[in-house]
Amino acid sequence: MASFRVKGGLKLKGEITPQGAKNEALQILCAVLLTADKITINKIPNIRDVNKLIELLSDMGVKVEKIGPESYTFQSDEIDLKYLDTEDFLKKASALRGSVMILGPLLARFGTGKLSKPGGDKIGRRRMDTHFTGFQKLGANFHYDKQREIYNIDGKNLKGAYMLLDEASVTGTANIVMAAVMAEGKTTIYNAACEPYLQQLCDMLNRMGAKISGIGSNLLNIEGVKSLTGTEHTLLPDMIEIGSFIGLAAMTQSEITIKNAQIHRLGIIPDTFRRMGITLEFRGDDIHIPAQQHYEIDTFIDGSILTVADAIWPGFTPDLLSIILVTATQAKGTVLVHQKMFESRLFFVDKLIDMGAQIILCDPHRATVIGLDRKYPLRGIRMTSPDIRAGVALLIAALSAEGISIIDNIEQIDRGYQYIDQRLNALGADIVRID
Ligand SMILES: CC(=O)N[C@H]1[C@@H](OP(=O)(O)OP(=O)(O)OC[C@H]2O[C@@H](n3ccc(=O)[nH]c3=O)[C@H](O)[C@@H]2O)O[C@H](CO)[C@@H](O)[C@@H]1O
Ligand SMILES: C=C(OP(=O)(O)O)C(=O)O
Repeated sequence: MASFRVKGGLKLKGEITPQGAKNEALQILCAVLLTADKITINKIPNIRDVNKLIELLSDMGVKVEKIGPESYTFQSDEIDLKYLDTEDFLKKASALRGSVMILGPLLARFGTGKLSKPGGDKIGRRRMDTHFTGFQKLGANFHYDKQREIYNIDGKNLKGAYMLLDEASVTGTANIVMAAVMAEGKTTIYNAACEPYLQQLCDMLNRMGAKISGIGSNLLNIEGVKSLTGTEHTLLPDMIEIGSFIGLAAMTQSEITIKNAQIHRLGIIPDTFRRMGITLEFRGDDIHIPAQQHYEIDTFIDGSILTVADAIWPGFTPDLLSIILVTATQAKGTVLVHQKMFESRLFFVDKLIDMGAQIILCDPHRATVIGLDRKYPLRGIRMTSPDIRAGVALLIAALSAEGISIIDNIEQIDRGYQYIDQRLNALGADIVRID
């Protein structure tokens, strides 16, 4: 288990370019299974989850070639379906959440798919009913082997159908869309997730010959086509990384410019940080955050305490609530952070409390943060990163704290933030990786 040793209290300065988006990469990589033609993908981040998925695809027979520092080609013309029956496949597939999205493409192209329980963050129950109900609506048979925790799905002649999803699941929508693009006839998906990554996936599929309309809304219509062809695709900048850098700049009084942020794709994220009192300047497509001694949390119009809650897109992403929470610890004012989607994502606040933050964990979903307005700096401590976003929130806390912090289990951070120590050290941070 690797750790970061972080010397806190340093102000950072400079420019940083966000990596390609992790959660988009996981969708797009699975889509390469939909055609025998070559697909080129640019801006692939060098992070654990993405590398694990690329390895899994390669083990399944996908020809993978690295053609540039962040560009790869993939060709799925000789998929070894027998590999799906091996223990090695089941073990590797369950190492990350994103692997679940190989099921839709496998079903669409080969009429069969299986998976052991996917991994990812342990942040509460993470059901997959929406995925399988959607496949069943298209005519597939679903069997769950409870003892071995294996999901099996079969169906050779998928037929388009109308479906109203029981929840707007992000990976669920991606999976069902990928299963439906080659089903016979018309599929309508209502209550679809519609975040930018899904828009990107649908645009890519259309470039491959699919006929998807309603992209960007929660009502998708898909006319099935017989086959798909190759294409080239470039990933968006990672909006969760962008949000993390905004929080980091505010907490550490740093002047940071986030380059090429594709601001028009960030939805409500910039305004949510502004409500935390953080000044953001848009300079072309860059986001400039000046060094700020103080930032004051807004209230609602009637003067009541601000709530920042997660919601499905275009609401505020749950993946940035941990960053909002840590950023609030040094703001002036109070905020209620309400994590509606996940049950166990706020427990990391006990570490912030140990560092000196004033937080009341009201229940597993809600925490009230009383900002210290820098009257008392956080203190460096030893802590463990419980999940990817809490991990980065702890890293931000450590960078702002007085003294030295050790963050254990940084494999969680490495799941989604490429070379984070080197990139932040280039701005003046002092982070040492201890293996
Ligand atoms: C690999 C990947 O892309 N992971 C992301 C994906 O996970 P993932 O696709 O697994 O998450 P889902 O969108 O399925 O659901 C997330 C959670 O929200 C709940 N839920 C969801 C929709 C809804 O209408 N009501 C509701 O309560 C679900 O029950 C679940 O607990 O989307 C999540 C929600 O943005 C992000 O946190 C994850 O980082
Ligand atoms: C929860 C996350 O990832 P995963 O779905 O892969 O666990 C995340 O990216 O914040």
